[in-house]
Amino acid sequence: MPMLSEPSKKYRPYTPLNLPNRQWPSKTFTKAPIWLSTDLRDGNQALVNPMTIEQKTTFFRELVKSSVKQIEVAYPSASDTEFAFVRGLIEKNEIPDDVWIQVLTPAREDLIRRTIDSVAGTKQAILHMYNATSPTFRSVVFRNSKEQTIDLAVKHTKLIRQLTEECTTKHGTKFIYEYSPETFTQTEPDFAIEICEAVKNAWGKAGLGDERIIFNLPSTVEIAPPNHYADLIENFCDKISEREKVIVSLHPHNDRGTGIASAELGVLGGGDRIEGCFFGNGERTGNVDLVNLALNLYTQGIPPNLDFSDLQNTIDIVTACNDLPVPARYPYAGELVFTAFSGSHQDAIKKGFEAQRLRHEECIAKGEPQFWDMPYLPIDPADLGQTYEALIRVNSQSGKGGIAYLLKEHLHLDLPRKMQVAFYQVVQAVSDREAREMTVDDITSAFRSAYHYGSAYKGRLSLRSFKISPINDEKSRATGDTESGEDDDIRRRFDGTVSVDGGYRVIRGQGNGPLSALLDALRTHLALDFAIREYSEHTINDADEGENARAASYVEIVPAQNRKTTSTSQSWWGVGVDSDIARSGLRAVLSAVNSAIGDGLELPELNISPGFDSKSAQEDVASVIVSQLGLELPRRFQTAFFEVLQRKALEIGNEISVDGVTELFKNTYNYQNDKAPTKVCMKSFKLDQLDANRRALSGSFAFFGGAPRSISGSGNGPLSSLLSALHSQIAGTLSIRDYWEHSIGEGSEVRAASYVDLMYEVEGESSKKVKSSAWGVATDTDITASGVKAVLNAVNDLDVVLKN
Ligand SMILES: CC(=O)SCCNC(=O)CCNC(=O)[C@H](O)C(C)(C)COP(=O)(O)OP(=O)(O)OC[C@H]1O[C@@H](n2cnc3c(N)ncnc32)[C@H](O)[C@@H]1OP(=O)(O)O
Ligand SMILES: CC(C)C(=O)C(=O)O
Repeated sequence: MPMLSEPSKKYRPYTPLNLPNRQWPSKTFTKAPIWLSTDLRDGNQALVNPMTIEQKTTFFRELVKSSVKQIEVAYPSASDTEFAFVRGLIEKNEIPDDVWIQVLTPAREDLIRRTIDSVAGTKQAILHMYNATSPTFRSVVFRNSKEQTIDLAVKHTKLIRQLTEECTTKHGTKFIYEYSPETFTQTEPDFAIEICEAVKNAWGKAGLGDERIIFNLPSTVEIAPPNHYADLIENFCDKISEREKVIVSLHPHNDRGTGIASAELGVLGGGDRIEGCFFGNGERTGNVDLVNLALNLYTQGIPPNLDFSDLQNTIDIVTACNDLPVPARYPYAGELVFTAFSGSHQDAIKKGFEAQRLRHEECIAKGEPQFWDMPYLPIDPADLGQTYEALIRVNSQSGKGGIAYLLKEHLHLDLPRKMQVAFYQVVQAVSDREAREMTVDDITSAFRSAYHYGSAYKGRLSLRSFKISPINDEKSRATGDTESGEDDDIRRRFDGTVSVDGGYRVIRGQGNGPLSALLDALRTHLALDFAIREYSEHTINDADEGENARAASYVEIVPAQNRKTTSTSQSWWGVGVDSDIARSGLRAVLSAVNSAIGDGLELPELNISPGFDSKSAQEDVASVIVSQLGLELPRRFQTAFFEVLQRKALEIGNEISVDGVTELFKNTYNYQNDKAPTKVCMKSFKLDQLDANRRALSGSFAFFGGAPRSISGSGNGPLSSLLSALHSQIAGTLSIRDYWEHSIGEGSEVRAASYVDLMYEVEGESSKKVKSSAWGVATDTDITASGVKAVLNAVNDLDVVLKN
């Protein structure tokens, strides 16, 4: 049957109350009402499978934990289970002293007796009796006149008075009486008041405080807008006699979806108390939701006197007991209510958090309250025990702001605005293509792979080691003391080893700062010509990394010829993070360059013509050594070997092959050449710690092929101790001019490589001091051993003289 074109022929409107003086519209909320949970009665009676005693007990405990002080626990005369549940609560001392349990009974003697028996012995109970009072119920259900309806209520109220008094005498139980004119909102307002007056008279002992009688005025079926309920409540409150001896209770249902509004306007109309259920369970569309009402008050700054500090736990318990889901969009409690998918919402939330953090810092400084004022979020999820995890979720409706928020939360990276836009395109392409939500993992993985961020996402180029030095001042190592700003007057040199498509290359360049020096090196050695258009950085103080602050750098590069063009020309972004600001900037440049070159672009091979003094020759020779032997020679060692190589090229009058370069290096420095004749040969050594600053080295060493001798020496480190030991046998002075070390290989294969520039000073003929120096290099699984071996290799290259 279709919907009627003239519904007025089937449905009648509610009859408005003529209340020209109504006050409730100008009233405001000032305090929480008395709450009664009827989950275990009105909620339970509406379930497909009413709760078991265990479930009701669990639910009862959760209500107590949430600070509900009045709990309608059962309709005890309905079944043995209901009766047993009430007895169980009492006998197992489940009811805290400040909690009133409430039980419901119809106006029938046998059922009233059973109801009172159920609560006998408890400390305090609210005895709740009801009979329907509206015209339809009078005529259809009870076939009673108005007088008979009043008689029914009065007669059974008197019986309740008598039986509860007997119970008090016998068991000490204290009672409050509650009467409900069921179907109140469909009852003639004057008749509802008339029957309540009659009940109050029959009860005959309404007083103040705990002596007050409760008149519970239900919208058993919600049939009118909430303003009508407010009118009915205000009218009742105005007209009922001895108002001070009456608690006016509201019991809204939700048939029109306005149960919350009815309860709130009913309170403005004069209601003192609200009966409802957690998350709105109850007959048909449910009872009014107490959680929702309480949190509405909370967001007005009014203590609700209910505690939902762990709302998810409450949801879990309630849903496990009544087997009803809490819908995803449910106020405060739904899974999605603190989640923004759409771009403009996410953007506003991100900005809101940033602004609020600053505002709160100011308030703390001034000792003022830190008010919550966040776009789209009426309450702080943290107050309900929720994290901010779910606040922003990303799909094809999302924008850059939300994605940036997630990266900040999860990777601690605060991307510059233009990079947010760039990364947004990456995410948007995936979410459009896959037509699904992008999880945090999806987004962080997309970010890592787009910007080669993290060891598992290395690009074609990555930084191995580097040195930044001011030009003309070779000794100044910039690692850790160099600014990445490019506005420095001093020109800088970048000397470094980068991994290029898996092999190592030594590159060198210069510029106004570390980043432009690196770009120059890339241009010179790899024909990659880029310029920086935007650079920014911030520190990361994240708990993951303990106390160590790290720097995050962001770089936008453009093809060098586009350096001056507008932001619309093609550009690539990169990111780098490191505890060293210079290294984080350099990583960011390489990250951007990796994006720019992609997988396709072929990079120039290492092209060696060591015999010629081309601009790049020295770096190319160093590249051969690093790619063939894994040795990242320090800059001055590169120069020393380059000279050796040039001499050799002149000597043979030809270019030298890659293998030839490697062999020459090994022979020159006795590297990996155990059979080479040695002047000083180490058989064994051991290192001891003398005190906090001093070490002692002792060992067995052979000099010029002689028998091994035990020697020892001390110093502030292993190498100075070694030199001190050698000085016991060698005339003159050995001193270390330069030392450098790095690791080779990864995981269990890792070794240390050490480089030493050793100076030797000895008295020559006619007492003239003769100075010489040599480089030594060695590797070992033990870093100290590699240093010791490097020193001995250098010694073997020097014309050392033994003491007499
Ligand atoms: C709006 C509300 O939520 S009210 C609470 C409703 N909750 C429940 O009903 C749950 C528990 N109820 C029950 O277990 C049963 O209904 C019982 C045990 C109370 C009574 O069971 P039964 O005796 O089989 O009666 P039944 O369930 O058919 O109820 C209808 C009878 O109760 C009468 N009745 C209904 N409400 C009331 C009342 N408040 N006071 C007195 N009698 C009432 C009806 O007029 C009808 O009487 P009739 O049989 O003489 O025509
Ligand atoms: C018993 C009464 C209060 C009731 O549950 C209702 O009218 O909904």
